[in-house]
Amino acid sequence: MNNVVWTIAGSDSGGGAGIQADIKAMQSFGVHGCTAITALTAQNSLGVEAINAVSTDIIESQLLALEKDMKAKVIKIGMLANVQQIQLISEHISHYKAKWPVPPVIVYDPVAIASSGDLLTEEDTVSAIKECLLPLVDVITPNTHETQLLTGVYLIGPAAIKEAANKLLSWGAKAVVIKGGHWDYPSGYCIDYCINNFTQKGEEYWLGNEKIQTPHNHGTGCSMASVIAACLAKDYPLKDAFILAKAYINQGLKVAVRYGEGIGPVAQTSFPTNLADYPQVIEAGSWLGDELDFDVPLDFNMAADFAPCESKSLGLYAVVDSVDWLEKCLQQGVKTVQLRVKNKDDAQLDELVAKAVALGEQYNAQVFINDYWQLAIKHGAYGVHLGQQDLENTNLAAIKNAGLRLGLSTHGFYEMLRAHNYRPSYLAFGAIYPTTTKDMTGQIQGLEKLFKFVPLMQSYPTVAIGGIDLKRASQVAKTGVGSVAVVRAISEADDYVQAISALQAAIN
Ligand SMILES: Cc1ncc(COP(=O)(O)OP(=O)(O)O)c(N)n1
Ligand SMILES: Cc1ncsc1CCOP(=O)(O)O
Ligand SMILES: [Mg+2]
Repeated sequence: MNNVVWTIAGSDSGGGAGIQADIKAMQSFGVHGCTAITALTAQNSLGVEAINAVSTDIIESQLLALEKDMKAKVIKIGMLANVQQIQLISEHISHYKAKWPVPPVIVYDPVAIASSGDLLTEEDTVSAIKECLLPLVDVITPNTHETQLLTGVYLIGPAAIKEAANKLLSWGAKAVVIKGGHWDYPSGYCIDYCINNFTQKGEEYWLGNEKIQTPHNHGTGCSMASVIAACLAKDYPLKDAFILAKAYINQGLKVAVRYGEGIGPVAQTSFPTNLADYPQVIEAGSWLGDELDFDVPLDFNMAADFAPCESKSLGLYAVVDSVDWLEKCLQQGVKTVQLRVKNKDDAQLDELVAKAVALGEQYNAQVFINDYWQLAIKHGAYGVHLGQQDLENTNLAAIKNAGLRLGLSTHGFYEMLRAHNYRPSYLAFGAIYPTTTKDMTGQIQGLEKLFKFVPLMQSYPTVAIGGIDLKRASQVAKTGVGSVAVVRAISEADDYVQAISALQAAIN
């Protein structure tokens, strides 16, 4: 895997922002940072004393040396001091995009104003940025000042944030992350926005958390963009990179200290492992969603805090597509089973769900019904399992009021935090490995991420699903996950009775 990330940015002699912050933040996320320095700023914690732009020849020599031997998977661009630098960098990026076997992803943090309020770039750079650089940029990460400077849109509320982001998209950026650290809307909160046309056309995300009260926030913008760059280099989807960058900054702000007389830098820490540092995914129906005037879908009925499961450890979880298989698993002592049937008509479904619920009661087991939440309520099932897309058109309040448990699918950090808004009865993480049971293209998580998900969500019963067989089951269980869900490991086993008992043993 190519874990090389370049940062093309200015040096901050105070060590808190610029190249210095970039390298430290990248290190925290396990990628190798290389540098091409565009300016030598003379700064300390009180402000910027001098900006010494590096000549384009010297910048070019750094880029040529790196290109020969250490091509980047992601290039993060920060402070560019003048129009000549913007032109030079744009020419080089065009060349990389056209000629490299794997074109680099470009993250541009349009550093224009230091947190001290000092302007870091010559004023005529805006049109060069728009014309030369933005069409080459995959993700641009301005703060609210920089957004206003680039777009001329005054950011008075969420509609203005979207308008400004759309302008940046129309000038060629493929995705826009607007960092809300300097915004105070709603008051006391820090709200960040992302619109993604880079990998998922038109997806929008809003993240929010209470503002962390510290003056020591120097370098937050550079660090946030660097974490996004590092996470993209590690193949995280943009929405997960966005979440992790926010969590990293929150974690760093909480322990930031001063080293001089003035503003200290955000602390450079490590991969965020404390749920309290993660932002909220803001959605319709939540308090922050209302504050931001989100439209609530017609059929949506928000609810949270679903009935708990009896135990935090659901053990072997058999996901089956017939009542026949459901009964076979129950007979072998499996205590958590899901009826997951697709493409059946309503009359058949009603009967299947009724039988599944009755069998669950007979064997004193937890039977979850996938998708058909109305039928699950009608027949008094133990619980319902839903995917993220189901959330918008489900009457969650009806499930909760009927006392049914709710299990939710999640694929990555963003979806995990979104699911957390509903305080479901359990959380499923998938797909851990490639599977042929369902198309999970682009959603394979792997064990390394599962090791991060489980402790973050330790207050829930957790379930791992996707491509788990007998050989993998014990490694999966070592992550601390409370349950292992399988389809083919049972349904395609030569001897399902033996397979169930071997899986039970491997998990325990
Ligand atoms: C335990 C468990 N985890 C995840 C899933 C996937 O559910 P969903 O996202 O609703 O997708 P479909 O199963 O409906 O294709 C699951 N079924 N069970
Ligand atoms: C339904 C589902 N959701 C995520 S992966 C998956 C399929 C798991 O099937 P298998 O255990 O056969 O890989
Ligand atoms: Mg489903």
